[in-house]
Amino acid sequence: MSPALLIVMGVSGCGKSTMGIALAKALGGSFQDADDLHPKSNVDKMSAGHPLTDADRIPWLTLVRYTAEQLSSTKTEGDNIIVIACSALKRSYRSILRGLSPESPGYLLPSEQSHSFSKSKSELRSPYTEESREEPSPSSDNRLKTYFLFIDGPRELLLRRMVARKGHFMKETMLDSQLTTLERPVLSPDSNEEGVDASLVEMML
Ligand SMILES: Nc1ncnc2c1ncn2[C@@H]1O[C@H](COP(=O)(O)OP(=O)(O)OP(=O)(O)O)[C@@H](O)[C@H]1O
Ligand SMILES: O=C(O)[C@H](O)[C@@H](O)[C@H](O)[C@H](O)CO
Repeated sequence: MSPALLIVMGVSGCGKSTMGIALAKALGGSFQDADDLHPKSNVDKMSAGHPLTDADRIPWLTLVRYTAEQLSSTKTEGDNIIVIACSALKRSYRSILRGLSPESPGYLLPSEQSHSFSKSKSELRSPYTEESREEPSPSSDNRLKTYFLFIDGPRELLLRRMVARKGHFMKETMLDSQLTTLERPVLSPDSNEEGVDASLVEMML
């Protein structure tokens, strides 16, 4: 069986790292925190209280996907899951994390980026239209199947957790920008939803 990638996503302080580590342990997979792949410039910017932009995040997200693919290529039999904790706040970011390139039909042009593309925006068939709100699947030739586990919750609870957490570069003053940037994934009718205030064990059920 080829490996799968599970990305635990959500805003800062929602519990991605805690959940990701626990899941990787329970499933016998490997864990990578996407925070550890940020360039120093991104960490410095967030530490100074400035939200990242698309231009800051896109090379980092590309590295996160690349790292997952590298990890998957070194997987052995019976060791089939890679868990990554990554904010993955926008749909376009999740496309990159699924391994879709800007040339792919599934890629949504990020609103703020100034990258140049070989095709004009109108030539790209984005599935993220009013008619089609489901997120795209990676192309069938993409070996690393990618799934997202979204942890959501009320601002007050997230804020309390960020305030209680000591020694982290991300201060609670950044929470509102995270929530503003967040584009919640569109859930399919058979998805399970569990709140951020559920215990870790409940969330893993
Ligand atoms: N299910 C939970 N119940 C209670 N506390 C939790 C739970 N999950 C995480 N926490 C606590 O909330 C805080 C934030 O958790 P964590 O660092 O895992 O979040 P995160 O989403 O990875 O944050 P960041 O992206 O900012 O690094 C930590 O102090 C953690 O111990
Ligand atoms: O996309 C982002 O803005 C970042 O990934 C942030 O979410 C932080 O890295 C993370 O939450 C650490 O606190």
